[in-house]
Amino acid sequence: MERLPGGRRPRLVSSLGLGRRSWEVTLDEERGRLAWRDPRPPRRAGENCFVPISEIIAVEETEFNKKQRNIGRWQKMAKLHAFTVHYVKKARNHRWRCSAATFWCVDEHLCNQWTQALKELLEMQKSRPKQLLVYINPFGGKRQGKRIYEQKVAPLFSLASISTDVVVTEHANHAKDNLFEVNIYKYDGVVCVGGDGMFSEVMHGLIGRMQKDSGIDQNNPKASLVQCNIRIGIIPAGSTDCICYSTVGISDPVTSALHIIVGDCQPLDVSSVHHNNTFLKYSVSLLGYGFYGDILKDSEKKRWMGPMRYDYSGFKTFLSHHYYEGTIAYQPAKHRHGSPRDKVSCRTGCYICKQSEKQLAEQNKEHGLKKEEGEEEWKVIKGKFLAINAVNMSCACPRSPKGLSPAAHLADGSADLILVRKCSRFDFLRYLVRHTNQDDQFDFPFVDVYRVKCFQFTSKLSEDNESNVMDVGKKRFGQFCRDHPACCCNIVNSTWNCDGETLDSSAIEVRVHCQLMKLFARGIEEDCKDEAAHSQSSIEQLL
Ligand SMILES: Nc1ncnc2c1ncn2[C@@H]1O[C@H](COP(=O)(O)OP(=O)(O)OP(=O)(O)O)[C@@H](O)[C@H]1O
Ligand SMILES: CCCCCCCCCCCCC/C=C/[C@@H](O)[C@H](CO)NC(C)=O
Ligand SMILES: [Ca+2]
Repeated sequence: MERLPGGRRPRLVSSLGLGRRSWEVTLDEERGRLAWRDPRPPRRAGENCFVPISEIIAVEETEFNKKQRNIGRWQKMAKLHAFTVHYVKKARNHRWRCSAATFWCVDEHLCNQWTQALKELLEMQKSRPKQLLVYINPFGGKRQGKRIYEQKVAPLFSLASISTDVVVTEHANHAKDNLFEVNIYKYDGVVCVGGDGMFSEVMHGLIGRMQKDSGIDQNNPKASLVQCNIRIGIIPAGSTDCICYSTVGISDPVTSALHIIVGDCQPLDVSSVHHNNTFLKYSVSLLGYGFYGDILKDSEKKRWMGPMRYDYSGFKTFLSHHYYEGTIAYQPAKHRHGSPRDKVSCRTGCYICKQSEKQLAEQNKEHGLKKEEGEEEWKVIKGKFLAINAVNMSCACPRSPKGLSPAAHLADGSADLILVRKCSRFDFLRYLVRHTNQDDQFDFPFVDVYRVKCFQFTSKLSEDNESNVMDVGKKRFGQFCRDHPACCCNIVNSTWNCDGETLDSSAIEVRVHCQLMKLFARGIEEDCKDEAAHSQSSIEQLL
């Protein structure tokens, strides 16, 4: 379409057939919308609809088949020309589906004009991927990854003319190692089909590759890491799928595929985890010691149970009621980042994350990133803890729909550090139950939560190890406190659960890297029925 005087974008308005009736169809480039309304008087009019151009998946010329031609008197009059618009239809609970509308008319030229105008507009959507590298874990979750990709995702990618190179992994770390070898720069994104562990693998491959190519030493805990601009798309096919759920609002392969197709972009904070100047891992969701570490360690031996392993190990770990002694030192995040208890949820276009983005851009310009950290004071907490959880995002998942920290932000450059101190089994159960309902899970005297930009943890055991050479027998065989065998005081360390993977060290140093990577997602959208395509909203307000 040609530009109007003054650079204004044009509107294409035609009377086109859809189903059995004639509709007034408008392609409004200025507003970025395709809309169709029933031109009959209001009392007789049917549904009025609009679709943002950014949510059109594909446009195709369509051959009218016999069934479609059964549209009353038109059939006898003339040859019909048609085109089909495939678009995102938003359903309840953040679920997206692919819907289609076939418009027809007798004028071939008009039909071509419409098809061409729509295709040109789709070409202009520059954030959409054209070529993707896909890794499928065939053994994640209920072992359905390959089937989910082939049946639900590949047909949508093909409809949207996205070409793919697909790797079905043959062993753990296959995807990560492969990302150090392939020419990643020819891809617009990497897709992982699997759970949080598979995502973690792909993320380590991509971030690691970026640092290697830029000559950054990942073992330096203070290094300013290079941002990774190649987006990752997650097709959920794991056991928890927490990262997908927390960034999209639902664990649904079709919804995720559609977010990839429309080229959504959600920056994400990443924590680096080090021990003694050695890089251990990155984390984007949960870094958990005590309860969640023990669940993971136990559940790894029961992978054959599938997702049920977490329920089994969760129950067992709850009954064991172990707590761990240690010291945490942290640097608080600035107040402008809000607070974990302010009930300001991170939603699409989040103001707090936008502020952090601006601040990051300024810092990158000035190269002043390192100075700020050294000047802040460290706060120190010693104690006996049932759980220490550091979360970079809410960690919402189907088991806990609002997550471990409902007001945590995806891209604010901070993590929420949750300390659950020694308490009774009953109180701990009350705390866990609040993960599943609307009550405030931080409203307990034994739970503290802080918004932090970095922290360190040392277990009592490693402190003792450092100060005196320990009794080897106590270290190897002393599972529990010998003086009080029934007190649940644990003299062995717990394990860190890092996005569903275990860490080898209990003493760790953690730093949040603001918006280090990007996902094909847009964060969780506010539930707004009016926004849904095919809504009953008055078209007069829209045009
Ligand atoms: N072909 C493979 N064989 C064995 N393990 C694999 C293979 N491909 C990937 N993995 C590993 O499997 C682990 C778990 O995979 P994934 O995260 O997909 O499923 P999950 O653990 O069931 O789900 P979740 O992480 O959501 O709880 C990952 O750490 C990944 O490194
Ligand atoms: C009696 C009520 C019990 C309620 C228990 C609620 C449990 C909520 C679980 C939330 C876990 C969210 C953190 C996600 C962690 C993932 O990284 C990891 C790997 O997928 N999953 C687990 C379970 O560790
Ligand atoms: Ca964050």
